[in-house]
Amino acid sequence: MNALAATNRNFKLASRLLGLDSKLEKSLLIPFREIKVECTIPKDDGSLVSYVGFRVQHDNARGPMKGGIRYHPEVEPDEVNALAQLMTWKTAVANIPYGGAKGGIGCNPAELSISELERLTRVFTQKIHDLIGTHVDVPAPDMGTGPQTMAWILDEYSKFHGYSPAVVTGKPIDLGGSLGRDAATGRGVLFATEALLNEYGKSVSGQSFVIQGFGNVGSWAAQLISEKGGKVVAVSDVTGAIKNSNGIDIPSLLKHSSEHKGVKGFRGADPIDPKSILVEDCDVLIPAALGGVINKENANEIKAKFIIEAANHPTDPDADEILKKKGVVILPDIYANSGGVTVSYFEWVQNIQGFMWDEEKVNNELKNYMTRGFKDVKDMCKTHECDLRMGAFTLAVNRVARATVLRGWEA
Ligand SMILES: NC(=O)C1=CN([C@@H]2O[C@H](COP(=O)(O)OP(=O)(O)OC[C@H]3O[C@@H](n4cnc5c(N)ncnc54)[C@H](OP(=O)(O)O)[C@@H]3O)[C@@H](O)[C@H]2O)C=CC1
Ligand SMILES: O=C(O)CCC(=O)C(=O)O
Repeated sequence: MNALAATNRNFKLASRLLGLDSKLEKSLLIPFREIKVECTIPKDDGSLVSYVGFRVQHDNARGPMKGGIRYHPEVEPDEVNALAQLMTWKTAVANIPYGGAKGGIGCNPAELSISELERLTRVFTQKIHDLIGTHVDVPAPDMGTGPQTMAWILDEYSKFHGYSPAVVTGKPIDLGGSLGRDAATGRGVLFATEALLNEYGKSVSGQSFVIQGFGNVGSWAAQLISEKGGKVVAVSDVTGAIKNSNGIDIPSLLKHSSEHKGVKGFRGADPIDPKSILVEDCDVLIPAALGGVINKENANEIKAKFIIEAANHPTDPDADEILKKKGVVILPDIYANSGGVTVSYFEWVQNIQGFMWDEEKVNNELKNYMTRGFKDVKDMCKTHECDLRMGAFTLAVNRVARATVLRGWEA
């Protein structure tokens, strides 16, 4: 099932549990605006190359639309649509005053030079600048983008609209970025994992972890989990997969990965087949890379007792059913990885106030939001006698539906 069909399915299941009116259901499903732009840039060798860029703005009932921009070869309209919709539900689960959006460019950033990436980002911004804004739609980093990308968007946008730091989050600190945003998604994953394990009388310390993806989210999650005594036994990225059943030394792996641009070749672990990473022995599996990786092909082989969805939509609905029958507990993406957008919200608030918080305040507030979010999801699970994914979806859809009705329907 593709990402959009899977996301629509989860939304509809939640809508039925809530007994939503069919007109309201339809209006919540249809995106507010879908933007597709051609971005043509000169390459460093003088030749011209063209990439397709997307921004899908799904819903703004609860506030400005919010979500990352992804640079990846597999970016395509249905997936961007699904990711935008997931952002609407994620900001509602986190209870921050935003709607949802997502963007992306179908390109391989690893094959572009820094100056080509800068030109591409500036052309993309030129094409969408009149459709984003501090109180309209606020982009942020996702796969293949980071603080530097946000700095270029901020600079290009500001040429049209005057200096506007709050038009993007996940910026470099020197341009108004928030302390703690870089680590926020991984830190949120840690808080979410602690909240879930606590329900089962367990703690991070003493559990074994497998992590797919060692970029922003995966590497911070690995670092923070290992600092708390969790044993990270296997990790993968595009370069390969590695395993050490006694626990990988994460600070050494971080050093290796930054020096060699990947985990491959790390001496403190053995290489394994990257295809087996998700089915390695562990207590907790953390997918932190692409969507749809847990599916009916591998769900039966998964050994983990808990899955923490750090990536967006890593589990497709067929796998959800199989894993439920096996008794595997899944903490869904729209709660588990909401730490990133929550600290993006703190960054936006700091920019609007013109006042910078210290990192301790950011991390403490993030913990408050993640703890409250978990309780809110659990309460919905009790009310609707459902699993954590449906608990999170019913929580989110109910909040967005209430805002939509309160704002009124008249055209
Ligand atoms: N950044 C954020 O704040 C948030 C991100 N997310 C989600 O988390 C996930 C990861 O995002 P982020 O960490 O920001 O992205 P990054 O680009 O920083 O890292 C992505 C990681 O995934 C790896 N990867 C890509 N394809 C594969 C593959 N086929 N097998 C194994 N590893 C692979 C990359 O390897 P390599 O480095 O070798 O290319 C890299 O380690 C995405 O689903 C994203 O949507 C969710 C919430 C917030
Ligand atoms: O920080 C943000 O605004 C959005 C991050 C994001 O894209 C996500 O949570 O998937």
